[in-house]
Amino acid sequence: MKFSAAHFTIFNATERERLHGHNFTVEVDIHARMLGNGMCFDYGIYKDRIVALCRELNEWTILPTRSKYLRIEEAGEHVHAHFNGQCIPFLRGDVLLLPIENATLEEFAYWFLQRLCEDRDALRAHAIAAIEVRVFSGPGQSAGRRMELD
Ligand SMILES: Nc1nc2c(c(=O)[nH]1)N=C([C@H](O)[C@H](O)COP(=O)(O)OP(=O)(O)OP(=O)(O)O)CN2
Repeated sequence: MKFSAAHFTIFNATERERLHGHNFTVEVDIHARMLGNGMCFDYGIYKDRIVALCRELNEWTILPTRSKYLRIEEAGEHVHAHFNGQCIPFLRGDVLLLPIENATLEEFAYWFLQRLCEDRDALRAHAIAAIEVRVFSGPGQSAGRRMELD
């Protein structure tokens, strides 16, 4: 599955990338017990959820609200991102504020993982033991996060 978005990675209090974008791709590995009938749960259930989550991120400029280096100020129809003494203005209608620490592959993967693991009853019903999400910003360039479930 994929989503297109703009972002910039913040490396420390004074260094960041310029704003740029990617067609990100998302891979999800779900480890689950076989439930008879030659299959585990119907993975289409989670495929639909992942596609819906990709749509949530698609065609936005993504800003992290939990960055220790970026201060976000919402000002009417604008959002001001304050970094290292700079004020970076965006139109409110172009920005998606995500509760992540940085606009990185690791944090995007974690965002997907958190959202997929919200419904713990469903995870138990589908006998899911672990989920790993991997997000790619280009061929062979990715980061993954994994959650083992009790
Ligand atoms: N640990 C991380 N390090 C970096 C991340 C990240 O998400 N986690 N992200 C970046 C850059 O945002 C990203 O790599 C920019 O992509 P870049 O490789 O510069 O451009 P392309 O994907 O188009 O690849 P090219 O080799 O330029 O074609 C940096 N570090």
